[in-house]
Amino acid sequence: MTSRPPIRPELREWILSTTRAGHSVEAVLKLMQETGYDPRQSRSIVASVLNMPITALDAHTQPKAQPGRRTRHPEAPQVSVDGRTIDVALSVESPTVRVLNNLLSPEECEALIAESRPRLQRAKTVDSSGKQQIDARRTSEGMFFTIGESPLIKRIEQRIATLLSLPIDHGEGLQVLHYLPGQQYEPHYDWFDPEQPGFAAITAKGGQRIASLVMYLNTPDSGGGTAFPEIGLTVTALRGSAVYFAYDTGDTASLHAGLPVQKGEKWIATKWLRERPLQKSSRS
Ligand SMILES: O=C(O)CCC(=O)C(=O)O
Ligand SMILES: [Fe+2]
Repeated sequence: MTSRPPIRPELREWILSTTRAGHSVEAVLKLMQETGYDPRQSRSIVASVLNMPITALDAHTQPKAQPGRRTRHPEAPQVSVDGRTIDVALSVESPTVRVLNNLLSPEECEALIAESRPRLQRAKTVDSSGKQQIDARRTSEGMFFTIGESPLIKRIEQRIATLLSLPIDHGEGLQVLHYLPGQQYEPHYDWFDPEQPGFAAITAKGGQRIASLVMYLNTPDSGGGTAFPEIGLTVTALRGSAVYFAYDTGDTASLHAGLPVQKGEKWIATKWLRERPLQKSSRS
């Protein structure tokens, strides 16, 4: 054990009387720091006087994590957002899945393809240490927009935020993926696995993913739907439509896959949503 320097009796008495008078541990620490104690020393003194472990003291003084938020699931038959009427064409409750028709206009789909096409690269996945990696399970090409990157992106992000009742800063940058015949995204979960060593790093900002919105920017000639094998559901890729699904961490029913394109090509834009803000708010 490390020997601690003795605590002056007057300081001990002051800490006890101040906390007994109803002042918080945080306030006591702040006052001590103002009178010249260094933060580590004052924490160890207060913990010793109040006979509490330092870890318990942390619970009083560390900023509380904001409680995680959840998306609002669009409900049938229709939702009006941004001057559009979006049809909720199919609803599943477990896992939570919604098929949304008319989320994007044909012009918006075309414009998203045009803005992303010159920037496509072989799509990557996040490996267990949190690094991006080329992955044989995902053979498409892709790119990310940054939040609010263009007027078009801003408009779509705002529409999604209103539709799901979740602020824009909870969204990851929009990802566009392009699949050619034979290309697919094998079955996977979108939530981050807490057992993986990279989990803390990936979720340090924004926390866990809570929902996904896969928007179809074109209609493949054949194949390319989004399958949910646990419930035997395949959503048809139709230009302007989307599949929304929400999940808790570990929800294995949310398993899904981008089926191989058989003929033609497939373009999607995916928005992944997090329980906490990922970006600094524009006000700060
Ligand atoms: O291509 C699809 O239909 C699914 C895409 C997907 O699962 C994803 O981007 O996370
Ligand atoms: Fe996915």
